[in-house]
Parts: sequence; C-alpha cells; structure tokens
Amino acid sequence: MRTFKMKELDRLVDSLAKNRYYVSDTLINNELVRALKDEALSRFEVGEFDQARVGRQLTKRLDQHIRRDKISWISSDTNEQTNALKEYFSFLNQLKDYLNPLFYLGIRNYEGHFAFYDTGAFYKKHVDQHRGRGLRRLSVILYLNDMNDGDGGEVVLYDFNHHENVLDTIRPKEGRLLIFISEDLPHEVLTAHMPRLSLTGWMRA
Ligand SMILES: O=C(O)CCC(=O)C(=O)O
Ligand SMILES: [Fe+2]
Repeated sequence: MRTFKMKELDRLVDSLAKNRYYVSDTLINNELVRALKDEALSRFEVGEFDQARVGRQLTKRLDQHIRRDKISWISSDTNEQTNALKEYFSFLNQLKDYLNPLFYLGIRNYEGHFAFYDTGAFYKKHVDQHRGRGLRRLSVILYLNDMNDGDGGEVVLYDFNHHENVLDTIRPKEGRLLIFISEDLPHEVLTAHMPRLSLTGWMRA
C-alpha cells in the first residue's frame, strides 16, 4: 500500500486551505496511472462509456449544450473492482483519513467515473455541488493522457468569491491529479481538440 510523502500532503493541505484546490504530478505513482489508463481504454473498447447527463429533468439535447463527455461509472464494491481501482480506492481512503480531521469534511465515501472527451467535447461552467444541498465535498480528477499546446481540453477554475475571474487554467497531463473543494470552485472544461481521458470523482459526506 502506498504511503504518502508527508511533505506533499502538507502542501496539499496548505493549498486546499488557501486556494481551495491543489494540483499534483507526483501523488499517484506512474504504474497505477498506467493501469487505470489501460482500464479506461479497455472499457472504451467494449463500449462501456455512455453519454453523460446533466440532470434527470433535462432533455438530452439540452444536456449536450452543457456537456459532451462520455462516462463509465466505477463500482464502489471492491469485489467488482480491478486491482488498479482497489489501489486507487485505498489511496482515496488514506487521503480521507488525513483530511477529515483537518477540514471537518466528514467524508465517508466516494463516487466516480472514467470520462472520455472526444474531439469537440466540452463541459460548460458549473459547480459540482451547490452549497448546503448535497454531499460532495472534494472533487478529485486524475488525468490519463497528455494534452499539449493547442490540443484544448484545459480545465478552467474560477475564483470562489468572484465567479467571473479565472483562478487558474490547468492542462491535462498523464498522472496529473486535481483536487478542489466541490462547492467552492466553479469550473469548466474547454473544448478538446483531441481525445481526452480522465478519472473523475467526488469524496462525499
Ligand atoms: O475533467 C475535468 O477537468 C473536469 C470534469 C468536471 O468538471 C466534472 O466531471 O464535473
Ligand atoms: Fe465538474
């Protein structure tokens, strides 16, 4: 089981407290990233990705105005998980145990899916959790391929006080992990100009 480098966890805590988000290229080891990517690709090959929906009440056409990614949910039942997902869950568990007492987050579980943004796909500005309305505490996104200059697909984070102001623009890179406080940061995914693969999830109370 992976143990953290304390230094990096300290940085994560500082950054979450100060900026509401944290980006790391080293927290998840390369082998695990590779295995998760392989899993995403094999799910894709067997057609396990479905068009993502925004809300049950919306029509499909409206959904496609807001988001165009395709997703494949992961089971939280360890009996149904590959070794790669088991290891990723164990990482999330350790993270939960570390962060809960520091931020009073009360995180108990996790829901997540692989996401595939084909060329032309995007996800318009949104918040993952409206304040006081639900259980998503932390958004955790692991990017599974490199997007280079001109490839699009960057995620834009907006300032928590001034929702019009860009806080940061993050380019996906294989193994890059983005964590942010779900109800604090509006964000969007810019149009991808080449396929973009990620593992997106939420640590929930
Ligand atoms: O993939 C990303 O960078 C963000 C995805 C996202 O915002 C979401 O699925 O809610
Ligand atoms: Fe989101």
